Amino acid sequence: MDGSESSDLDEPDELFQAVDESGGDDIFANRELLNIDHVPDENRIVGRDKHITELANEVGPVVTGAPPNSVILYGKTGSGKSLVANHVMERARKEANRRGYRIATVTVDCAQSKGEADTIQTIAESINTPSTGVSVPTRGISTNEYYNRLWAILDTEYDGALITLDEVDRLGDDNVLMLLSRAREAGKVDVPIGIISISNKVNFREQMTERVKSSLGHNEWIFDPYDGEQLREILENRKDAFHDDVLNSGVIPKTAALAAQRHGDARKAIRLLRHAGDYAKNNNIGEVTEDHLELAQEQAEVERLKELIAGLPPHSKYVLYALANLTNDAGTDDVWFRTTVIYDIYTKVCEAQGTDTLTTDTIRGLLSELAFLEVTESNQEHGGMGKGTYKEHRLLWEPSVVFKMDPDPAHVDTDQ
Ligand SMILES: Nc1ncnc2c1ncn2[C@@H]1O[C@H](COP(=O)(O)OP(=O)(O)OP(=O)(O)O)[C@@H](O)[C@H]1O
Repeated sequence: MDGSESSDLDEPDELFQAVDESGGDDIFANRELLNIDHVPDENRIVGRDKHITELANEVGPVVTGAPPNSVILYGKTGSGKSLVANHVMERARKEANRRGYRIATVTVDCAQSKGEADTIQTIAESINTPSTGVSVPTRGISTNEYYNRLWAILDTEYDGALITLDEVDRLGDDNVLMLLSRAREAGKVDVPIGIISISNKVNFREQMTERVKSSLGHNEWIFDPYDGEQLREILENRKDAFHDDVLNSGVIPKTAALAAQRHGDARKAIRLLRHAGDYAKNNNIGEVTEDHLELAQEQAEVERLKELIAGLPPHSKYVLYALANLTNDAGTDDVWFRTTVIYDIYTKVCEAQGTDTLTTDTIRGLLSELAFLEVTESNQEHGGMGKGTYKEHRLLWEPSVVFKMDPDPAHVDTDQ
């Protein structure tokens, strides 16, 4: 060892002074446990035993290579639909394996998919193995050819398949559902296929055509939002995310109570707990207490929203203010407003801000951008006989968070 190395050992570098034996983090022992994508162990799925058993009963035959039933799972976001579907699929795959059958399991997020060919490409690619000898390029072949390759992969490699279509209402095309669910009947493939469709639009069924309804089957279940006790248990199971003695005993019950009161969404409850930890960490508080739970939440959300809309024109914010005022005055966050109604309030916001209004068409465009960023959600509605179609929009954020983006919030009167 030369002289310079020994002096390396002697002198601590103040640049890294804050990094202690815990990796520099005095709050979190394993923050990963509070990540949104973290999938809990199978014995930590809270309150969904009945749905797990029911789903297993419907898709169960596939573990012997027999045809499974298709199922639709409805429920608001964060109610455990994807978790239950993935959990049951994975157990079915293992059980089939144990019995000497191979089943393909795959989940497609239809919101991310760019149409029919892309959806089928995603499915085929994710279940493909080198031994099939089939290639699944990302482009350059027809939709029909993607189906042919999917059937070839299934026939050479598998005895059955379970396909979960998450956010199925975003497919925008019945063909995928029709062709997948009828493939065996139509003689395209020998392998039985079960489809688990997931939607957070509880009225989705009414929008489906008769053809799709009958191909999806009639098994449908609603996942209720979680209650305070279930959320408490879900959060308790992730307590290991924190160092011992850092989390005050009232934090989890309060987080669960707030989340149950507002939405019953497990994902949001977990996120709230994480924000509280981040708040304590960033402010060097050394412990997580109930007091800064709300503060942490709001601060984190305001920052996130600001970041999200940072790239948009300034009037996007005024449109957002209009929607926040409307939502706030409606007293519930599950309420939709037509473009024209939003435009009226937007003009009032502009007046309050001392700025000229943009045209309705421009505002329509801004609303689409906001929906793309998932700040709002848009729906095409049918006005009924002779009334044509129109768009409705909903705010996906708390109005209070929207207002806090500026020190001087734009409250306007929404009476028209
Ligand atoms: N019962 C539960 N037990 C433990 N953790 C849960 C439970 N339900 C949900 N979670 C957690 O919340 C996350 C979100 O749940 P999930 O993705 O299943 O919701 P979802 O109903 O499919 O909603 P979305 O439509 O938004 O995808 C899960 O990844 C998991 O971390």
